[in-house]
Amino acid sequence: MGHILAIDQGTTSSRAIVFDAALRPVAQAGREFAQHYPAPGWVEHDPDELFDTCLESAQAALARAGLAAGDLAGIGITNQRETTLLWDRENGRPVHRAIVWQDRRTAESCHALTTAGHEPMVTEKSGLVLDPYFSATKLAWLLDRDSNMRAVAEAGRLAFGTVDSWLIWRLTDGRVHATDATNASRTMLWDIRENRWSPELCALFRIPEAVLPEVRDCAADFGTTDARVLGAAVPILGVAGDQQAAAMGQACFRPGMLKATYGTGCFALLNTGEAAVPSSNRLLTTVAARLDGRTTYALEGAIFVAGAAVQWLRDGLGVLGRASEADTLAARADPAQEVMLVPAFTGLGAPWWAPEARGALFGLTRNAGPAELARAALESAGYQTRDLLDAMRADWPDAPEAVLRVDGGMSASQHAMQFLADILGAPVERPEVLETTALGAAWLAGRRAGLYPPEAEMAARWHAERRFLPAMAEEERARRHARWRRAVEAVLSV
Ligand SMILES: Nc1ncnc2c1ncn2[C@@H]1O[C@H](COP(=O)(O)OP(=O)(O)O)[C@@H](O)[C@H]1O
Ligand SMILES: O=P(O)(O)OC[C@H](O)CO
Repeated sequence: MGHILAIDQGTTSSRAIVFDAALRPVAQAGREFAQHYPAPGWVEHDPDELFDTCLESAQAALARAGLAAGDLAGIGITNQRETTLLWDRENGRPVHRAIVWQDRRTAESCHALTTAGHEPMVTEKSGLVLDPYFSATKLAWLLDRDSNMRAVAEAGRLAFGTVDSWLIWRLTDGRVHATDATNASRTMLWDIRENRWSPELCALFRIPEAVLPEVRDCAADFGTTDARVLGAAVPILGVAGDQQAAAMGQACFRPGMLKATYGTGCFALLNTGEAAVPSSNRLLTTVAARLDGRTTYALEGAIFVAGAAVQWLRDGLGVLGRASEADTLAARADPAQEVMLVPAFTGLGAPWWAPEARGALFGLTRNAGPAELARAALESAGYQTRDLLDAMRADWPDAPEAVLRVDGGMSASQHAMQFLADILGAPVERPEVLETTALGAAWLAGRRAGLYPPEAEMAARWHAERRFLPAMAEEERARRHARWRRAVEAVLSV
Protein backbone atom coordinates (compact mmCIF):
# COMPACT_ATOMS: atom_id res chain seq x y z
CA MET A 1 0.00 0.00 0.00
CA GLY A 2 3.01 2.29 -0.09
CA HIS A 3 2.86 3.40 -3.72
CA ILE A 4 1.13 6.23 -5.53
CA LEU A 5 0.16 6.26 -9.20
CA ALA A 6 0.34 9.61 -10.99
CA ILE A 7 -1.60 9.98 -14.22
CA ASP A 8 -0.40 12.86 -16.42
CA GLN A 9 -2.82 13.47 -19.27
CA GLY A 10 -0.97 15.91 -21.59
CA THR A 11 -1.65 17.55 -24.94
CA THR A 12 0.19 15.00 -27.05
CA SER A 13 0.47 11.98 -24.78
CA SER A 14 -0.86 10.33 -21.65
CA ARG A 15 1.64 9.07 -19.12
CA ALA A 16 1.56 7.20 -15.85
CA ILE A 17 4.31 7.03 -13.26
CA VAL A 18 4.41 4.88 -10.13
CA PHE A 19 6.13 6.50 -7.14
CA ASP A 20 7.30 4.59 -4.08
CA ALA A 21 6.82 5.53 -0.44
CA ALA A 22 9.91 7.75 -0.60
CA LEU A 23 8.42 9.66 -3.58
CA ARG A 24 10.92 8.14 -6.02
CA PRO A 25 9.69 7.25 -9.54
CA VAL A 26 9.92 3.47 -9.96
CA ALA A 27 8.18 2.77 -13.27
CA GLN A 28 6.51 4.68 -16.04
CA ALA A 29 4.67 4.23 -19.31
CA GLY A 30 3.12 6.52 -21.90
CA ARG A 31 0.88 6.47 -24.96
CA GLU A 32 0.43 9.04 -27.71
CA PHE A 33 -2.97 9.70 -29.23
CA ALA A 34 -4.42 11.31 -32.36
CA GLN A 35 -4.65 15.06 -32.84
CA HIS A 36 -7.70 16.04 -34.90
CA TYR A 37 -7.62 19.26 -36.94
CA PRO A 38 -11.11 19.46 -38.50
CA ALA A 39 -10.64 23.07 -39.72
CA PRO A 40 -7.84 25.66 -39.68
CA GLY A 41 -7.17 26.68 -36.08
CA TRP A 42 -9.35 23.88 -34.65
CA VAL A 43 -7.81 21.14 -32.46
CA GLU A 44 -9.75 18.23 -30.99
CA HIS A 45 -9.07 15.05 -28.99
CA ASP A 46 -11.22 11.93 -28.80
CA PRO A 47 -12.44 11.69 -25.16
CA ASP A 48 -12.38 7.88 -25.20
CA GLU A 49 -8.82 7.91 -26.47
CA LEU A 50 -7.79 10.30 -23.69
CA PHE A 51 -9.20 7.89 -21.12
CA ASP A 52 -7.99 4.69 -22.81
CA THR A 53 -4.41 5.94 -23.18
CA CYS A 54 -4.38 6.89 -19.48
CA LEU A 55 -5.70 3.48 -18.52
CA GLU A 56 -3.23 1.60 -20.75
CA SER A 57 -0.35 3.72 -19.41
CA ALA A 58 -1.45 3.07 -15.82
CA GLN A 59 -1.68 -0.67 -16.41
CA ALA A 60 1.70 -0.77 -18.16
CA ALA A 61 3.40 1.29 -15.43
CA LEU A 62 1.95 -0.95 -12.71
CA ALA A 63 3.10 -4.06 -14.59
CA ARG A 64 6.61 -2.62 -14.96
CA ALA A 65 6.68 -1.85 -11.25
CA GLY A 66 5.57 -5.41 -10.53
CA LEU A 67 2.53 -4.10 -8.69
CA ALA A 68 -1.23 -4.55 -8.80
CA ALA A 69 -3.78 -1.77 -8.32
CA GLY A 70 -4.48 -3.13 -4.85
CA ASP A 71 -0.90 -2.16 -3.87
CA LEU A 72 -1.65 1.52 -4.42
CA ALA A 73 -2.38 3.94 -1.58
CA GLY A 74 -3.89 6.37 -4.03
CA ILE A 75 -3.98 8.04 -7.45
CA GLY A 76 -3.03 11.59 -8.38
CA ILE A 77 -4.30 13.13 -11.63
CA THR A 78 -2.76 16.01 -13.53
CA ASN A 79 -3.84 17.19 -16.95
CA GLN A 80 -3.62 19.53 -19.92
CA ARG A 81 -5.70 22.46 -18.74
CA GLU A 82 -8.67 24.32 -20.31
CA THR A 83 -9.48 21.51 -22.79
CA THR A 84 -13.25 21.26 -22.73
CA LEU A 85 -15.58 18.26 -22.62
CA LEU A 86 -19.34 17.94 -22.37
CA TRP A 87 -21.07 14.62 -21.83
CA ASP A 88 -24.44 13.08 -21.12
CA ARG A 89 -24.74 12.01 -17.48
CA GLU A 90 -27.23 9.27 -18.31
CA ASN A 91 -25.31 7.30 -20.89
CA GLY A 92 -21.84 8.70 -20.17
CA ARG A 93 -21.34 9.63 -23.84
CA PRO A 94 -19.56 12.86 -24.82
CA VAL A 95 -21.70 15.09 -27.05
CA HIS A 96 -18.61 16.05 -29.08
CA ARG A 97 -14.87 15.53 -29.22
CA ALA A 98 -12.86 17.46 -26.62
CA ILE A 99 -12.01 21.00 -27.75
CA VAL A 100 -8.32 21.46 -27.00
CA TRP A 101 -6.85 24.54 -25.30
CA GLN A 102 -4.98 25.42 -28.52
CA ASP A 103 -8.25 25.62 -30.48
CA ARG A 104 -9.07 29.11 -31.83
CA ARG A 105 -12.64 28.55 -33.11
CA THR A 106 -14.12 30.98 -30.61
CA ALA A 107 -11.80 33.87 -31.54
CA GLU A 108 -14.71 35.83 -33.02
CA SER A 109 -16.97 35.46 -30.01
CA CYS A 110 -14.10 36.55 -27.74
CA HIS A 111 -13.49 39.53 -29.97
CA ALA A 112 -17.19 40.45 -29.85
CA LEU A 113 -17.27 40.24 -26.05
CA THR A 114 -14.10 42.35 -25.82
CA THR A 115 -15.54 44.95 -28.19
CA ALA A 116 -18.71 45.05 -26.09
CA GLY A 117 -16.55 46.03 -23.12
CA HIS A 118 -16.76 42.82 -21.06
CA GLU A 119 -13.07 42.10 -20.68
CA PRO A 120 -12.44 44.13 -17.48
CA MET A 121 -15.17 42.20 -15.61
CA VAL A 122 -13.93 38.86 -16.98
CA THR A 123 -10.34 39.63 -15.94
CA GLU A 124 -11.38 40.98 -12.55
CA LYS A 125 -13.31 37.81 -11.68
CA SER A 126 -11.37 35.05 -13.45
CA GLY A 127 -7.87 36.56 -13.54
CA LEU A 128 -7.68 35.64 -17.25
CA VAL A 129 -7.65 37.53 -20.53
CA LEU A 130 -10.65 37.17 -22.83
CA ASP A 131 -9.05 34.68 -25.20
CA PRO A 132 -10.27 31.45 -26.88
CA TYR A 133 -7.54 29.60 -24.92
CA PHE A 134 -9.88 29.16 -21.91
CA SER A 135 -12.88 26.84 -21.51
CA ALA A 136 -15.86 29.22 -21.23
CA THR A 137 -16.30 30.13 -24.89
CA LYS A 138 -15.52 26.56 -25.97
CA LEU A 139 -18.29 25.27 -23.69
CA ALA A 140 -20.67 27.94 -25.00
CA TRP A 141 -19.81 26.79 -28.54
CA LEU A 142 -20.70 23.19 -27.62
CA LEU A 143 -23.98 24.28 -26.06
CA ASP A 144 -24.82 26.36 -29.15
CA ARG A 145 -24.44 23.46 -31.55
CA ASP A 146 -27.99 22.29 -31.12
CA SER A 147 -31.01 24.45 -30.29
CA ASN A 148 -32.12 21.91 -27.69
CA MET A 149 -28.78 21.59 -25.91
CA ARG A 150 -29.17 24.42 -23.37
CA ALA A 151 -32.59 23.15 -22.28
CA VAL A 152 -31.12 19.65 -21.82
CA ALA A 153 -28.21 21.19 -19.92
CA GLU A 154 -30.51 23.25 -17.70
CA ALA A 155 -32.45 20.09 -16.86
CA GLY A 156 -29.20 18.74 -15.38
CA ARG A 157 -28.59 16.02 -17.95
CA LEU A 158 -25.23 17.28 -19.24
CA ALA A 159 -21.88 17.43 -17.45
CA PHE A 160 -19.04 19.79 -18.36
CA GLY A 161 -15.51 19.06 -17.37
CA THR A 162 -11.87 19.73 -18.06
CA VAL A 163 -9.88 16.54 -18.69
CA ASP A 164 -9.40 15.78 -14.98
CA SER A 165 -13.20 15.72 -14.43
CA TRP A 166 -13.68 13.43 -17.41
CA LEU A 167 -11.04 11.00 -16.13
CA ILE A 168 -12.52 11.04 -12.62
CA TRP A 169 -15.99 10.43 -14.06
CA ARG A 170 -14.76 7.48 -16.09
CA LEU A 171 -12.57 6.02 -13.32
CA THR A 172 -15.44 6.16 -10.82
CA ASP A 173 -17.96 4.87 -13.38
CA GLY A 174 -19.98 8.08 -13.28
CA ARG A 175 -20.21 8.40 -9.52
CA VAL A 176 -18.13 11.58 -9.15
CA HIS A 177 -18.37 14.83 -11.13
CA ALA A 178 -15.66 17.01 -9.63
CA THR A 179 -12.58 19.08 -10.36
CA ASP A 180 -10.00 20.94 -8.29
CA ALA A 181 -9.56 24.68 -7.83
CA THR A 182 -6.53 24.97 -10.17
CA ASN A 183 -8.41 23.45 -13.10
CA ALA A 184 -11.54 25.46 -12.23
CA SER A 185 -9.45 28.64 -12.38
CA ARG A 186 -8.71 27.98 -16.08
CA THR A 187 -12.33 27.74 -17.20
CA MET A 188 -13.00 31.52 -17.11
CA LEU A 189 -16.14 30.68 -15.09
CA TRP A 190 -14.48 30.51 -11.66
CA ASP A 191 -14.30 33.54 -9.38
CA ILE A 192 -10.74 33.15 -8.15
CA ARG A 193 -11.16 35.49 -5.18
CA GLU A 194 -14.61 34.38 -4.03
CA ASN A 195 -13.70 30.73 -4.55
CA ARG A 196 -16.94 29.80 -6.30
CA TRP A 197 -18.43 29.50 -9.77
CA SER A 198 -19.18 33.06 -10.81
CA PRO A 199 -22.86 33.78 -11.51
CA GLU A 200 -21.80 36.84 -13.56
CA LEU A 201 -19.39 34.87 -15.75
CA CYS A 202 -21.90 32.03 -16.18
CA ALA A 203 -24.51 34.60 -17.24
CA LEU A 204 -22.11 36.32 -19.67
CA PHE A 205 -21.16 33.06 -21.40
CA ARG A 206 -24.71 31.65 -20.99
CA ILE A 207 -23.55 28.57 -19.09
CA PRO A 208 -26.21 26.79 -16.99
CA GLU A 209 -24.72 26.11 -13.55
CA ALA A 210 -26.20 22.61 -13.66
CA VAL A 211 -23.39 21.47 -15.99
CA LEU A 212 -20.56 22.52 -13.66
CA PRO A 213 -18.54 20.07 -11.55
CA GLU A 214 -18.08 20.37 -7.81
CA VAL A 215 -14.78 22.06 -6.97
CA ARG A 216 -12.54 20.49 -4.32
CA ASP A 217 -9.10 21.08 -2.81
CA CYS A 218 -6.13 19.72 -4.80
CA ALA A 219 -5.47 17.10 -2.11
CA ALA A 220 -8.94 15.75 -1.38
CA ASP A 221 -11.23 12.78 -1.80
CA PHE A 222 -12.23 12.50 -5.46
CA GLY A 223 -13.94 9.13 -5.08
CA THR A 224 -12.71 5.59 -5.56
CA THR A 225 -12.04 3.90 -8.87
CA ASP A 226 -14.57 1.33 -9.92
CA ALA A 227 -12.97 -2.05 -9.16
CA ARG A 228 -13.53 -3.18 -12.76
CA VAL A 229 -11.38 -0.38 -14.18
CA LEU A 230 -7.96 -1.17 -12.70
CA GLY A 231 -8.74 -4.45 -10.96
CA ALA A 232 -9.15 -2.93 -7.49
CA ALA A 233 -10.88 0.05 -5.92
CA VAL A 234 -8.26 2.78 -5.48
CA PRO A 235 -8.93 6.22 -3.96
CA ILE A 236 -8.27 9.28 -6.15
CA LEU A 237 -6.68 11.69 -3.71
CA GLY A 238 -4.98 14.44 -5.71
CA VAL A 239 -5.83 16.62 -8.73
CA ALA A 240 -4.15 19.67 -10.28
CA GLY A 241 -3.67 21.24 -13.69
CA ASP A 242 -0.31 20.24 -15.16
CA GLN A 243 1.49 23.58 -14.80
CA GLN A 244 0.35 23.97 -11.20
CA ALA A 245 1.34 20.36 -10.49
CA ALA A 246 4.80 21.10 -11.94
CA ALA A 247 5.12 24.09 -9.60
CA MET A 248 4.30 21.77 -6.68
CA GLY A 249 6.73 19.14 -7.99
CA GLN A 250 9.35 21.92 -8.02
CA ALA A 251 8.38 22.74 -4.41
CA CYS A 252 7.56 26.34 -5.35
CA PHE A 253 5.38 26.73 -2.27
CA ARG A 254 6.51 30.12 -0.99
CA PRO A 255 5.70 33.55 -2.43
CA GLY A 256 8.37 34.66 -4.90
CA MET A 257 9.24 31.15 -6.04
CA LEU A 258 9.21 30.67 -9.77
CA LYS A 259 9.23 27.73 -12.17
CA ALA A 260 9.25 27.44 -15.95
CA THR A 261 8.49 24.26 -17.86
CA TYR A 262 10.15 24.08 -21.29
CA GLY A 263 8.26 21.60 -23.45
CA THR A 264 6.74 22.41 -26.83
CA GLY A 265 5.90 25.81 -25.36
CA CYS A 266 6.82 27.21 -21.99
CA PHE A 267 4.71 28.03 -18.97
CA ALA A 268 6.16 30.14 -16.17
CA LEU A 269 4.41 30.41 -12.79
CA LEU A 270 5.38 32.85 -10.04
CA ASN A 271 3.91 32.03 -6.63
CA THR A 272 2.34 35.17 -5.13
CA GLY A 273 1.09 33.49 -1.96
CA GLU A 274 -2.34 34.49 -0.69
CA ALA A 275 -2.40 37.60 -2.88
CA ALA A 276 -4.24 37.28 -6.20
CA VAL A 277 -2.05 39.87 -7.94
CA PRO A 278 -3.81 41.54 -10.88
CA SER A 279 -1.69 42.00 -13.99
CA SER A 280 -1.25 45.23 -15.91
CA ASN A 281 0.92 43.38 -18.42
CA ARG A 282 -1.51 40.77 -19.67
CA LEU A 283 -0.18 37.95 -17.54
CA LEU A 284 -2.72 35.59 -15.99
CA THR A 285 -3.71 35.60 -12.33
CA THR A 286 -4.44 32.01 -11.48
CA VAL A 287 -4.90 29.58 -8.60
CA ALA A 288 -1.54 27.97 -7.72
CA ALA A 289 -3.07 25.50 -5.25
CA ARG A 290 -5.91 25.02 -2.81
CA LEU A 291 -4.79 22.94 0.16
CA ASP A 292 -6.72 22.51 3.40
CA GLY A 293 -9.20 25.10 2.12
CA ARG A 294 -6.49 27.75 1.69
CA THR A 295 -6.03 29.18 -1.80
CA THR A 296 -2.67 30.43 -3.02
CA TYR A 297 -2.18 32.24 -6.31
CA ALA A 298 0.32 32.66 -9.11
CA LEU A 299 1.09 34.98 -11.94
CA GLU A 300 1.43 32.93 -15.11
CA GLY A 301 2.93 33.61 -18.49
CA ALA A 302 2.75 31.31 -21.50
CA ILE A 303 5.12 31.16 -24.46
CA PHE A 304 3.77 29.18 -27.41
CA VAL A 305 7.11 28.14 -28.94
CA ALA A 306 10.06 26.96 -26.86
CA GLY A 307 11.17 23.37 -27.66
CA ALA A 308 9.01 23.64 -30.79
CA ALA A 309 11.75 25.86 -32.29
CA VAL A 310 14.12 22.90 -31.91
CA GLN A 311 11.48 20.62 -33.45
CA TRP A 312 11.34 23.03 -36.38
CA LEU A 313 15.12 22.69 -36.90
CA ARG A 314 14.72 18.91 -36.80
CA ASP A 315 11.47 18.30 -38.70
CA GLY A 316 11.06 21.47 -40.77
CA LEU A 317 14.62 22.31 -41.79
CA GLY A 318 16.17 18.89 -41.32
CA VAL A 319 19.38 20.36 -39.83
CA LEU A 320 19.14 18.13 -36.74
CA GLY A 321 18.66 14.39 -36.43
CA ARG A 322 17.50 14.62 -32.83
CA ALA A 323 16.57 17.47 -30.48
CA SER A 324 19.45 16.50 -28.19
CA GLU A 325 21.93 17.39 -30.99
CA ALA A 326 20.98 21.07 -30.81
CA ASP A 327 23.66 21.85 -28.22
CA THR A 328 26.46 20.27 -30.25
CA LEU A 329 25.40 22.16 -33.35
CA ALA A 330 24.98 25.47 -31.49
CA ALA A 331 28.49 25.09 -30.02
CA ARG A 332 29.86 25.41 -33.58
CA ALA A 333 28.13 28.76 -34.17
CA ASP A 334 30.35 31.70 -35.09
CA PRO A 335 30.51 33.96 -32.00
CA ALA A 336 30.84 37.02 -34.25
CA GLN A 337 27.44 36.47 -35.83
CA GLU A 338 24.26 37.50 -34.07
CA VAL A 339 21.46 35.61 -35.71
CA MET A 340 18.26 36.06 -33.73
CA LEU A 341 15.02 34.11 -34.07
CA VAL A 342 11.62 35.46 -33.00
CA PRO A 343 9.72 32.16 -33.10
CA ALA A 344 6.22 33.59 -33.48
CA PHE A 345 5.16 30.57 -35.56
CA THR A 346 1.67 30.65 -34.04
CA GLY A 347 1.64 34.22 -32.84
CA LEU A 348 3.20 35.53 -29.64
CA GLY A 349 1.85 34.63 -26.20
CA ALA A 350 2.30 36.60 -22.99
CA PRO A 351 2.89 39.43 -22.51
CA TRP A 352 2.12 40.30 -26.16
CA TRP A 353 -0.94 38.17 -26.98
CA ALA A 354 -0.50 38.76 -30.69
CA PRO A 355 -2.13 35.77 -32.44
CA GLU A 356 -1.55 37.20 -35.91
CA ALA A 357 2.21 37.81 -35.48
CA ARG A 358 4.54 35.52 -37.43
CA GLY A 359 8.17 34.55 -36.89
CA ALA A 360 11.31 36.18 -38.25
CA LEU A 361 15.07 35.76 -38.38
CA PHE A 362 17.32 38.77 -37.89
CA GLY A 363 21.03 39.32 -38.47
CA LEU A 364 21.48 36.88 -41.35
CA THR A 365 24.76 37.01 -43.24
CA ARG A 366 26.05 34.93 -46.14
CA ASN A 367 27.87 32.80 -43.55
CA ALA A 368 24.86 32.09 -41.35
CA GLY A 369 24.12 28.38 -41.33
CA PRO A 370 22.59 25.57 -39.28
CA ALA A 371 24.86 26.21 -36.28
CA GLU A 372 23.80 29.86 -35.99
CA LEU A 373 20.16 28.85 -36.43
CA ALA A 374 20.43 26.23 -33.69
CA ARG A 375 21.95 28.76 -31.31
CA ALA A 376 19.24 31.29 -32.17
CA ALA A 377 16.50 28.69 -31.56
CA LEU A 378 17.90 27.74 -28.15
CA GLU A 379 18.33 31.36 -27.16
CA SER A 380 14.84 32.38 -28.26
CA ALA A 381 13.39 30.61 -25.21
CA GLY A 382 15.64 32.74 -22.98
CA TYR A 383 14.62 36.03 -24.54
CA GLN A 384 10.93 35.19 -24.31
CA THR A 385 11.30 34.14 -20.67
CA ARG A 386 13.02 37.45 -19.92
CA ASP A 387 9.95 39.27 -21.26
CA LEU A 388 7.71 37.19 -18.99
CA LEU A 389 9.83 37.83 -15.93
CA ASP A 390 10.05 41.56 -16.67
CA ALA A 391 6.24 41.62 -16.85
CA MET A 392 6.01 39.68 -13.59
CA ARG A 393 8.33 42.10 -11.82
CA ALA A 394 6.36 45.07 -13.15
CA ASP A 395 3.10 43.52 -11.89
CA TRP A 396 4.47 42.54 -8.51
CA PRO A 397 7.32 44.83 -7.44
CA ASP A 398 7.38 43.06 -4.03
CA ALA A 399 8.67 39.90 -5.71
CA PRO A 400 11.95 38.80 -4.17
CA GLU A 401 14.95 38.40 -6.45
CA ALA A 402 14.11 35.54 -8.74
CA VAL A 403 15.69 32.13 -8.95
CA LEU A 404 14.15 30.19 -11.79
CA ARG A 405 13.51 26.45 -11.40
CA VAL A 406 13.28 24.75 -14.77
CA ASP A 407 12.01 21.44 -16.10
CA GLY A 408 10.59 19.93 -19.32
CA GLY A 409 12.35 18.40 -22.35
CA MET A 410 14.18 21.54 -23.45
CA SER A 411 15.69 22.11 -20.00
CA ALA A 412 18.10 19.31 -20.99
CA SER A 413 19.90 21.82 -23.24
CA GLN A 414 22.96 23.24 -21.45
CA HIS A 415 23.22 26.08 -23.93
CA ALA A 416 19.57 27.11 -23.59
CA MET A 417 19.76 27.04 -19.78
CA GLN A 418 23.09 28.90 -19.56
CA PHE A 419 21.81 31.57 -21.93
CA LEU A 420 18.61 31.78 -19.88
CA ALA A 421 20.62 32.52 -16.73
CA ASP A 422 22.72 35.04 -18.69
CA ILE A 423 19.83 36.98 -20.20
CA LEU A 424 17.81 36.94 -16.97
CA GLY A 425 20.79 37.85 -14.83
CA ALA A 426 19.44 35.30 -12.35
CA PRO A 427 20.32 31.76 -11.31
CA VAL A 428 18.56 28.88 -13.05
CA GLU A 429 18.15 25.60 -11.17
CA ARG A 430 17.38 22.23 -12.69
CA PRO A 431 16.20 19.45 -10.35
CA GLU A 432 17.15 15.80 -10.34
CA VAL A 433 13.63 14.56 -11.11
CA LEU A 434 12.56 16.24 -14.35
CA GLU A 435 9.11 14.62 -14.19
CA THR A 436 7.94 17.43 -11.96
CA THR A 437 4.34 17.40 -13.22
CA ALA A 438 3.72 13.78 -12.25
CA LEU A 439 5.72 14.31 -9.08
CA GLY A 440 3.39 17.15 -8.08
CA ALA A 441 0.28 15.03 -8.69
CA ALA A 442 1.76 12.11 -6.78
CA TRP A 443 2.72 14.41 -3.90
CA LEU A 444 -0.87 15.71 -3.66
CA ALA A 445 -2.31 12.19 -3.49
CA GLY A 446 0.39 10.96 -1.10
CA ARG A 447 -0.06 14.01 1.12
CA ARG A 448 -3.76 13.22 1.39
CA ALA A 449 -2.97 9.55 2.09
CA GLY A 450 -0.60 10.58 4.88
CA LEU A 451 2.28 8.97 3.00
CA TYR A 452 4.21 12.04 1.86
CA PRO A 453 5.38 15.05 3.85
CA PRO A 454 3.75 18.47 3.93
CA GLU A 455 5.06 21.47 1.97
CA ALA A 456 7.95 22.47 4.22
CA GLU A 457 9.53 19.04 4.20
CA MET A 458 8.99 18.64 0.46
CA ALA A 459 10.73 21.97 -0.04
CA ALA A 460 13.67 20.85 2.11
CA ARG A 461 14.02 17.66 0.09
CA TRP A 462 14.11 19.42 -3.27
CA HIS A 463 17.58 19.89 -4.62
CA ALA A 464 19.16 21.06 -7.83
CA GLU A 465 21.00 18.63 -10.06
CA ARG A 466 22.57 21.61 -11.81
CA ARG A 467 22.71 25.35 -11.14
CA PHE A 468 23.38 27.77 -14.01
CA LEU A 469 24.76 31.12 -12.86
CA PRO A 470 24.72 34.27 -14.97
CA ALA A 471 28.10 34.84 -16.60
CA MET A 472 27.23 37.62 -19.06
CA ALA A 473 28.35 41.19 -18.39
CA GLU A 474 25.47 43.52 -17.50
CA GLU A 475 26.19 45.79 -20.47
CA GLU A 476 26.10 42.89 -22.90
CA ARG A 477 22.86 41.61 -21.38
CA ALA A 478 21.26 45.04 -21.77
CA ARG A 479 22.50 45.38 -25.36
CA ARG A 480 21.20 41.97 -26.38
CA HIS A 481 17.88 42.43 -24.68
CA ALA A 482 17.35 45.83 -26.33
CA ARG A 483 18.06 44.22 -29.70
CA TRP A 484 15.51 41.46 -28.94
CA ARG A 485 12.87 44.04 -28.04
CA ARG A 486 13.44 45.81 -31.35
CA ALA A 487 13.10 42.47 -33.14
CA VAL A 488 9.78 41.78 -31.37
CA GLU A 489 8.55 45.27 -32.26
CA ALA A 490 9.44 44.60 -35.89
CA VAL A 491 7.54 41.31 -35.84
CA LEU A 492 4.52 42.99 -34.24
CA SER A 493 4.50 45.74 -36.84
CA VAL A 494 4.83 43.65 -40.02
N1 LIG B 1 18.33 18.20 -25.50
C1 LIG B 1 17.40 19.04 -25.96
N2 LIG B 1 17.75 20.28 -26.37
C2 LIG B 1 16.82 21.15 -26.81
N3 LIG B 1 15.50 20.87 -26.90
C3 LIG B 1 15.11 19.66 -26.51
C4 LIG B 1 16.02 18.68 -26.04
N4 LIG B 1 15.32 17.56 -25.73
C5 LIG B 1 14.02 17.83 -26.01
N5 LIG B 1 13.89 19.09 -26.49
C6 LIG B 1 12.64 19.77 -26.89
O1 LIG B 1 11.71 19.60 -25.81
C7 LIG B 1 10.40 19.37 -26.30
C8 LIG B 1 9.82 18.12 -25.65
O2 LIG B 1 9.72 18.30 -24.27
P1 LIG B 1 8.49 17.70 -23.43
O3 LIG B 1 8.68 18.17 -22.02
O4 LIG B 1 8.40 16.24 -23.69
O5 LIG B 1 7.30 18.51 -24.14
P2 LIG B 1 5.71 18.34 -24.26
O6 LIG B 1 5.23 17.89 -22.89
O7 LIG B 1 5.23 19.71 -24.64
O8 LIG B 1 5.46 17.33 -25.35
C9 LIG B 1 10.50 19.23 -27.79
O9 LIG B 1 9.98 20.41 -28.38
C10 LIG B 1 12.00 19.11 -28.09
O10 LIG B 1 12.34 19.80 -29.27
O1 LIG C 1 -0.08 19.24 -21.91
P1 LIG C 1 0.95 20.33 -21.86
O2 LIG C 1 2.16 19.96 -21.06
O3 LIG C 1 1.30 20.83 -23.24
O4 LIG C 1 0.29 21.57 -21.04
C1 LIG C 1 -0.77 22.26 -21.56
C2 LIG C 1 -1.23 23.36 -20.64
O5 LIG C 1 -1.79 22.89 -19.45
C3 LIG C 1 -2.18 24.25 -21.35
O6 LIG C 1 -2.57 25.34 -20.56
